[in-house]
Amino acid sequence: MSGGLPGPGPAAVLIGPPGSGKTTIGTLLARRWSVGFRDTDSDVEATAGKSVPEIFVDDGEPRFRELEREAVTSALASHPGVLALGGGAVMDAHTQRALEGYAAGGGVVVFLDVSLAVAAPRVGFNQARPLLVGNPRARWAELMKQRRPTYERLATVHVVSDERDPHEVAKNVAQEVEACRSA
Ligand SMILES: Nc1ncnc2c1ncn2[C@@H]1O[C@H](COP(=O)(O)OP(=O)(O)O)[C@@H](O)[C@H]1O
Ligand SMILES: O=C(O)C1=C[C@@H](OP(=O)(O)O)[C@@H](O)[C@H](O)C1
Ligand SMILES: [Mg+2]
Repeated sequence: MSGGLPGPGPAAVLIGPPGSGKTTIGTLLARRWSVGFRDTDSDVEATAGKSVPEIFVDDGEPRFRELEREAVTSALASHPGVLALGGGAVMDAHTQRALEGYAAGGGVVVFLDVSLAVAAPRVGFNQARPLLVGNPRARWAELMKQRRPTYERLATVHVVSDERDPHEVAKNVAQEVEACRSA
């Protein structure tokens, strides 16, 4: 792979709102670099033995955030490939410090940005994202308003995924990350 880190940390970490394509683009990026892919939502589901919506219903959002914080901490310390976070993970203070440390050590945090008009049909009305249930468009807009400053502050690079083929977005992210590495 070009652009890899010498240490044990991830080759790149993807942050951004639901529907920006963190899981999709992260998978393509990992394939492109021939490295592993991890997604904190999958790690949380594996630990809990149930889906994200089930955790929200059975155990509540605070428990989900606790499991998510542990998943982020563990992956930042040991996963050498591409790491996608859940959209709300960056709002945790411990996760913010961990991402700042990762970036200070040469890691690249990618903010995958997307507009409401493009994200809304992507996340749709499916039940997979419990925070968007009810009025997905309004909830998404509200969450993005709260979170955008944090996404921007933590990001090393910013890539817009609107109206673009996922392979094109993955190629663009790869180029941006590789440029950071060689800078
Ligand atoms: N660049 C893209 N163009 C079209 N559809 C996309 C793109 N990126 C993601 N999608 C689709 O949008 C949905 C949400 O993508 P996902 O990767 O789960 O986003 P996130 O992990 O950021 O919530 C999926 O159905 C995915 O196939
Ligand atoms: O925005 C959020 O708070 C969430 C985003 C989801 O991940 P994606 O951003 O991958 O959809 C998932 O972690 C959970 O439903 C909560
Ligand atoms: Mg995802």
